[in-house]
Amino acid sequence: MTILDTIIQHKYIEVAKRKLHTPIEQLQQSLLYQQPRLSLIKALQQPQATGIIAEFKRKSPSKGFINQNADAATVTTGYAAAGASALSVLTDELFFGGTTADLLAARVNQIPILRKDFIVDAYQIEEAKAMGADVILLIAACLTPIEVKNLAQYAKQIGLEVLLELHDETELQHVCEDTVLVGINNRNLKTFEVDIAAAINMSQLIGADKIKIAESGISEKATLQRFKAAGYKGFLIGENFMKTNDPAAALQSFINN
Ligand SMILES: O=P(O)(O)OC[C@@H](O)[C@@H](O)c1c[nH]c2ccccc12
Repeated sequence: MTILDTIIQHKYIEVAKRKLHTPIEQLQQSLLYQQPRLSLIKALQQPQATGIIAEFKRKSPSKGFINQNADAATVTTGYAAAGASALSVLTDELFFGGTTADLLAARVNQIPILRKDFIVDAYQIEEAKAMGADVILLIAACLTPIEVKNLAQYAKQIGLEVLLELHDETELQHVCEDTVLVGINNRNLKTFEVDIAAAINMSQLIGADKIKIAESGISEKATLQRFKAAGYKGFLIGENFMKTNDPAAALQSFINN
């Protein structure tokens, strides 16, 4: 069993518990649920956009602790001020040390927010909306193409955008009409190996009607430039900033470099 299998197994149990505790109707009545959403699709199409989706991540199964005591409001407002086009906030608690409170804290910002979690059930999409997220992540490695299609349609219906994450060409059949944002994860979630060749090689296999996002393992401006040349509009970066004492300053100097 891979760590991804363990995460997904735990996710089903977690979601079942939360469903019993907080019915969907209650999520739908929350104040943030009623608020309008920001578009990541539009943000990445702005000509002046850096395209950087800056991530708030305390720890990960591959790296262990990265920045255990970081404050979500401080880091994300700093990211926004430094020029991030959007934010990504981990909400998985057990494996990534994230919380709903982190995403709620990030919501003070006026740029799109991706809820970074392992979504296996429409209930989590309702939760994402109730916590103020604009975009949800669907990971091909843990869903069937039919599940992606149904969950993407559900998200669209309630006004959220979807980022579909792929790693290799075996997952191309997960792409569907409602997945406009397609991310290529350079990290193989089954082995944790990172190879930026993943996004480079996959770029020409994704339709021109999609908005491509390169994910993971980006620590140099030159790498970002290579992805940009390959047609990528978005760049998801976490650890490179979070491993420093001042993630927002790290983003700032990355941009200025
Ligand atoms: O910290 P990095 O190497 O810059 O990677 C960020 C992001 O791509 C990574 O956190 C990620 C990509 N896909 C995921 C799925 C679940 C959890 C985390 C992720």
